Amino acid sequence: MNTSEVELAIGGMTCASCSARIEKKLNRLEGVTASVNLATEKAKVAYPDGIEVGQLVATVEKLGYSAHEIVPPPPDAGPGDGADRPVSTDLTEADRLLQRLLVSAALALPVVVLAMVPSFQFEYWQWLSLTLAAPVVVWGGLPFHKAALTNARHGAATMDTLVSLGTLAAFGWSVWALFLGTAGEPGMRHGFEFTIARGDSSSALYLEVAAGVVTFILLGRYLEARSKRKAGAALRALLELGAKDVSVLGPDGTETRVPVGRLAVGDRFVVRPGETVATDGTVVEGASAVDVSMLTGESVPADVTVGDAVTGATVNAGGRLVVEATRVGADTQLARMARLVEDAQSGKAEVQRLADRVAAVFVPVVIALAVATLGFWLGNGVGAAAAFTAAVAVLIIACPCALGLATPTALLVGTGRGAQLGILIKGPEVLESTRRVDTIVLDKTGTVTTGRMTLQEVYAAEGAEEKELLRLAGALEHASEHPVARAVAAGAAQRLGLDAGALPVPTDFENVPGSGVRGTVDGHEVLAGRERLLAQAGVTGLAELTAARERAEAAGRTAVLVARDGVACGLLAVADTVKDTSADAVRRLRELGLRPVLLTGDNQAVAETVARDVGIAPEAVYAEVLPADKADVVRRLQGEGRVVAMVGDGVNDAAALATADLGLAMGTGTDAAIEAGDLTLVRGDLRVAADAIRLARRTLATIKGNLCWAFGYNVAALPLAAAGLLNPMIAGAAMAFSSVFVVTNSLRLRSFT
Ligand SMILES: Nc1ncnc2c1ncn2[C@@H]1O[C@H](COP(=O)(O)OP(=O)(O)OP(=O)(O)O)[C@@H](O)[C@H]1O
Repeated sequence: MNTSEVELAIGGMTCASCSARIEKKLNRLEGVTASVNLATEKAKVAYPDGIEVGQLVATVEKLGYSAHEIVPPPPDAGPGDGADRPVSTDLTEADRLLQRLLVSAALALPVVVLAMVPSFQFEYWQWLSLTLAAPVVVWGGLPFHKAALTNARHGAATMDTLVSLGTLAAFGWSVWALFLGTAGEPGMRHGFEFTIARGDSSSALYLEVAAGVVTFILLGRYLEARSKRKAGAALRALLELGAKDVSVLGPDGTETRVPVGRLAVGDRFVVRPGETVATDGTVVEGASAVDVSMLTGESVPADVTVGDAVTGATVNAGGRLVVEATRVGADTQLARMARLVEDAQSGKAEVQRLADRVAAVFVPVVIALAVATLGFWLGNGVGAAAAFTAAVAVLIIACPCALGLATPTALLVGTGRGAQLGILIKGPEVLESTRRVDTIVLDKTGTVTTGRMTLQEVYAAEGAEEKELLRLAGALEHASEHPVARAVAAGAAQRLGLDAGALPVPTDFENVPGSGVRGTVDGHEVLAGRERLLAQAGVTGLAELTAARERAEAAGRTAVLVARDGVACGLLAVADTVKDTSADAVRRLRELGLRPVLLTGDNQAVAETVARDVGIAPEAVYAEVLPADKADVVRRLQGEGRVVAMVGDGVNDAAALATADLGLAMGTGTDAAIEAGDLTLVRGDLRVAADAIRLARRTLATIKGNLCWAFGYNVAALPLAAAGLLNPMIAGAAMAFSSVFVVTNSLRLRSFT
């Protein structure tokens, strides 16, 4: 059966029990799996053939919430288009809440003051209080009453039900006491107590409770809406980075300005100084420095020249460039990054699923508890007023909304902050793994070292000619993408005074992973690579190269041995440089309690030199490991009881990245690496690996802190309320504070450095 996926924007959710209810209803449809996120106000739904999106929308609407399909941007649209998506309408929601809040606060303040300070209570004060409190409870609390009513029609109860019930009960009681009891008599006095009032129930007034609770909860909702918007800001900012239009260069050299969405692969476009690069491409003309900080957090501009790749959304800081588009629309790196972040944000941690389930049964339980509280105190003869106060306090205090916000807000802020720093976290499950890892395997080439090798030395065997050696090896390696190969090809061409493209094109080319290359050049059968490769092919004269090879390796270089028609003819030594940030990175990883291990296909001598340079112990070096065996090394470490993280560039280590408990894919992200990795590090700086682990751990700690607070708070406050030790208005304030605390706590992740 085919399944499709759709994202719905959901409106009107107020707490975890709302999202849990929508999720439950959707999942009840045959073959549907849905996940509803309270913080992003989105539902991700997978549905089978035979079910229409309209049906999903109708299901949500029947529950009393709004829903509409989020249509992804068409594939030919530029990355900037994503910004139009209804990420959230919180601004207007926050504005509306603010209006209600300000009016309610202005009216409620005198009501609360009058109730609390008996000396202000003039002869008919209680009637003024009623006049002021009525609009607060009825109009200010309208969103709660409306939601409660919709819920009630479907036989459901949410946090709005609690607030609505609580405030209406307090208000209704007061009206009764004023009109039918003794509270309306002139000269009535009334004090304020933190705990339940014991006394004549027919004169008890709860106007300040009703108005105060509505105001506090509006305040909580308003702060929450505002912070949720802030939390999503990082992703929105990312999506808005893209250029809106672009100067396309026609074949006749004329420039036409078109919207980015019209750009196609192969188009050439001009990027002036200060302009944003429209899409991913290759520089075909000009040289400049490009500011990539918005994507990677790297502050030093990168120099680019003809042949270099540039990424859409980066800013040209120097001269004029002409770029040929290589990727457009949804394929660009920016679009991919945004997708990755969005997916991560809408995921749900295991622990949050539990919280959602608890929230769903919470409300009915609380209502039952409130009724039980009322019954208990009535039965104990403390008077109707006291019994009533305790029951109202129970209703108000028990909101599970902090619970529903605990994970999504932290995830939203954590992943958003990560994106700013060039750290892309795949999903909430990744956070769990970062906590447990104790070993970090570092791939050498491209991770610890720059991976940009250069040809250092050429040694021609007796009877062989250096020029011929360079020509054969250079031509053969030009066909390979391996960093060693590129160094050999570029170095050989340079020494021959040629353009690398002018070297002969080999035939029967074959790449032997982890060993070298073979093929036919100028009619000669040529082999280039490790000694093992040549030996296995039965090459003669290898012994003559041994001294040169040992010398090169002792100097920390990688030796590429070359054979022509079965006879060894020389050796080329290439060298890589250790990134200057690697040693610092290794120290930071150690500080996080991780044991660094170096893994490479290169020879032992080179590996040990690099290890020494960055501070890795020689016994933690695994050298001469074939690409296919890298995953085995990871498995072996896991077999020793270690929880392993692995950092690699995905070039020859994708399997190892996937095998590791935590895979960190480094570099601007080949698709293979992004697929295999749990964390993608956009910047080629190993220190970011340490930051990523720290950020992920911090995010997890924030989630746990939030959940702990939200649970602990309800668990501790409920008995207090039931025991009549909590004034309902204080309960309202505390409840609002609890949500605000959770959101603010999550927002602290924004300052992570
Ligand atoms: N195209 C090639 N030409 C020459 N030698 C090669 C080539 N490809 C691989 N080799 C040899 O095989 C060795 C192992 O290669 P491999 O790709 O497994 O790892 P590596 O380049 O050393 O990087 P890493 O540290 O990521 O393992 C290289 O060090 C080099 O000696």
